[in-house]
Amino acid sequence: MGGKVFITGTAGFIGYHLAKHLLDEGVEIVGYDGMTDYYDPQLKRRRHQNLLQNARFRAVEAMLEDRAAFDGAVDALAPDIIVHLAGQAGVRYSLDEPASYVQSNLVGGFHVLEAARRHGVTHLLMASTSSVYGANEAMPFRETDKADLPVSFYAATKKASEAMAHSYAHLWNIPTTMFRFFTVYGPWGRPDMALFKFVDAILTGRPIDVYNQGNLSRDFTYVGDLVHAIRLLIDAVPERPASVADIAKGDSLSPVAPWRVVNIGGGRPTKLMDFIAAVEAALGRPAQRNMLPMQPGDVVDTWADSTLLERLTGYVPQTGVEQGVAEFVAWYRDYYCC
Ligand SMILES: O=C(O)[C@H]1O[C@H](OP(=O)(O)OP(=O)(O)OC[C@H]2O[C@@H](n3ccc(=O)[nH]c3=O)[C@H](O)[C@@H]2O)[C@H](O)[C@@H](O)[C@H]1O
Repeated sequence: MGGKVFITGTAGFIGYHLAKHLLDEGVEIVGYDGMTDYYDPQLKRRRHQNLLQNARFRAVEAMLEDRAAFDGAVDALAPDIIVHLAGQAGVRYSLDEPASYVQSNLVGGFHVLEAARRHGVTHLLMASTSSVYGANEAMPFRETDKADLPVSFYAATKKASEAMAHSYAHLWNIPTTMFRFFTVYGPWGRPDMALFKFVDAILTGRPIDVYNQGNLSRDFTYVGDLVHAIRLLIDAVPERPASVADIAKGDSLSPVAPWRVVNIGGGRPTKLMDFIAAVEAALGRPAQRNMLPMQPGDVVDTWADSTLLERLTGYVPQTGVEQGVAEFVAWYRDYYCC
């Protein structure tokens, strides 16, 4: 892969794995990350330290909403490609700290769009989320479905980012791909997410919290599969169609912009109780369950239609939860020595 790549969120879970993958391919990367204390910053520092072992990686640690710092970092590289993965994540935290989502996802996202415009990048790729499907009930979720009913503020800011990016793609002809990620998990995963919380609780003899009495399902996506899909999508640059008739059925490509949104899911939904069983199997220990009601902001089920991803890249994610959870547990035991 040629060109200079600027990635935001390289000290975060997904950005770290993507940067590692591209560095192994020989790509030069500038990684930008705010190192916020939303979860243990030590884990973020360790991710950056690992990336810095590679001489082709350079790190800039500053907030997205710090316009001067952000512009300085991007302009110093003058990137060909921007992959924007930084932001305030987490569904349930957005009920407590909505302002953080405005700053990172809306103000920060705007700064990314401005940078993409200024540098006339050949491809802008940005993270969105399965949460934008909100209260939709038709399964699996298709990119061409209407997704106008967010049930968390987190999802609302991500949907807004998709719309903001569309306007920039239309006005300034910026080829843009928005990823809708589905509950990504794996080694170096986020401490605020279910898998990390479950493993931590079981190993320290605490009960796990099980929301909605366990009646939930997710299209859990293994991070290795996700990174593989992102890598292939970097080469699938959207082109503004000459007419609506040029848009293939099921393609989310805009009729008026080089912009599309692509689901990246694991391939099949897994019931939360089956996911917990996979955690117990990988640890060789039973969990004590603290059964709780549905949490505000949560969606009940997610399931990605992966047809568009497969059409664009030829790739279908493969890793099942038994294998993926075992990979996480192996990393966790090694990292935390337990
Ligand atoms: O794809 C997304 O759109 C989102 O994925 C992720 O959200 P979620 O799907 O909620 O992931 P995650 O916390 O792993 O909970 C998994 C399941 O366990 C349940 N859950 C969770 C925690 C807990 O203590 N107990 C519990 O039952 C919980 O109710 C859920 O059913 C990202 O955080 C988010 O940034 C966003 O990208």
